[in-house]
Amino acid sequence: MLVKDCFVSAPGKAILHGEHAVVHGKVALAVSLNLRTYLQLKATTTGKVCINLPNIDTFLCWSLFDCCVLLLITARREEVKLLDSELVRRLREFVGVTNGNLDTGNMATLAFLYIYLSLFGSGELPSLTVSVWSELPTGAGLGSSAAYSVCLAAALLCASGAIHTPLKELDHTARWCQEELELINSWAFQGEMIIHGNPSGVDNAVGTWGGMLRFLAGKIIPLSKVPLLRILLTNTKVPRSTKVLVARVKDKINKFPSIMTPVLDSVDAISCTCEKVLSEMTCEPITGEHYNILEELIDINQHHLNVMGVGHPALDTLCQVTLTRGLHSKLTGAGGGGCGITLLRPGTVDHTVQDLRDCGFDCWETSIGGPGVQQHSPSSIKKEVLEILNQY
Ligand SMILES: Nc1ncnc2c1ncn2[C@@H]1O[C@H](COP(=O)(O)OP(=O)(O)O)[C@@H](O)[C@H]1O
Ligand SMILES: C[C@@](O)(CCOP(=O)(O)O)CC(=O)O
Ligand SMILES: [Mg+2]
Repeated sequence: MLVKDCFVSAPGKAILHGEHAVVHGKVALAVSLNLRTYLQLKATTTGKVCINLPNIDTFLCWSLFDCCVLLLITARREEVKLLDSELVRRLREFVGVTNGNLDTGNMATLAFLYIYLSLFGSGELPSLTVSVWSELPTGAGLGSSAAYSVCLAAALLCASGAIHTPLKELDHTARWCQEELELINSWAFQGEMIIHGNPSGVDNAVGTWGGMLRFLAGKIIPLSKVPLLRILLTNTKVPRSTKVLVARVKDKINKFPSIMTPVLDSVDAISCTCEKVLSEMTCEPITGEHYNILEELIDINQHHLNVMGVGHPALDTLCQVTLTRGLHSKLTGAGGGGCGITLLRPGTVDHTVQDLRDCGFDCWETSIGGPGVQQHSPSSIKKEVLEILNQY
């Protein structure tokens, strides 16, 4: 079976408010970033399926014959709400994961093989190579796992013929229709389930649709009218795993339900208040008071996240350093290290970036609200990204 080559990309995200609480049915507000993950799928005639994941130093190949053994127990799956636990068990064995502690490479490999085998399960397995390169830091709270899963889902669904390849001759980029985006999103969610254990689905939704979203219990509402916010992203470079942190918060909620439930409710109220303020900022003149409220919400939420047990001394440093310049910060994503966001007021001359770099952090101002998953013509991909992907 010969499949069509394709290039796809998906954006990372920043959660403004609602990380962790969103896993427990509360509102989250999230935006796409201008940092993307790119995937190239190439048809081959080697009789092998290969992945090249240079960001995490993982380069693997399997013969289609070996993969077919796994297929004996795998039926093609149309139902994508739940993971096929038997397939996951077999894949763990196949990949050689002996304990529950999945490392970076294993998680990415399992997510790939799971989607590949599920989508091609009932027919002939195609010989192909998938190479992925991301501008996002991996495992730092900016949704790299979701961008990776969205790219896998889009490219493999195209290759399987389950969705069409939207790019026409002379197009640079193209997107899918709503129904196809929903299918991409649901398969990306499967990838996230493998990587996160218990994802809310907000990250893969932003990776799929882009823009700013309100997310509540699987319901995705795009926020079309949002003010132009300036956001500083800081990576403390402290490594952490979303899976471990999500499990930690769950344990805490189970241990102290009456203490933690009000905290989650308060985060929900913060997201709703933030949404209201953002909407007001689009229909009335923006005042200092709008920014005062947004900043207070950031501070309160950061305290809540510390209460949930997902803070880190490096994140405390970020908050203190920015506050000395009058700016307010909170962690974003799963916390425990990784990245934080700082709200910049318009026209702020920023010495904060140097202060943060002096702490050893990476720091950059980002533009938010970029497009969701896209198919690309090779000429529309940045030269430096193309050079990396073309090595494989
Ligand atoms: N570019 C990539 N290439 C391969 N795997 C990736 C890539 N980006 C993310 N991943 C997978 O996602 C995992 C990180 O996910 P996670 O802990 O949720 O952090 P993040 O906040 O970046 O989403 C990595 O360990 C890896 O398995
Ligand atoms: C903590 C959480 O709310 C966001 C995790 O984001 P990230 O993987 O740290 O980028 C988990 C989730 O929503 O699935
Ligand atoms: Mg993630």
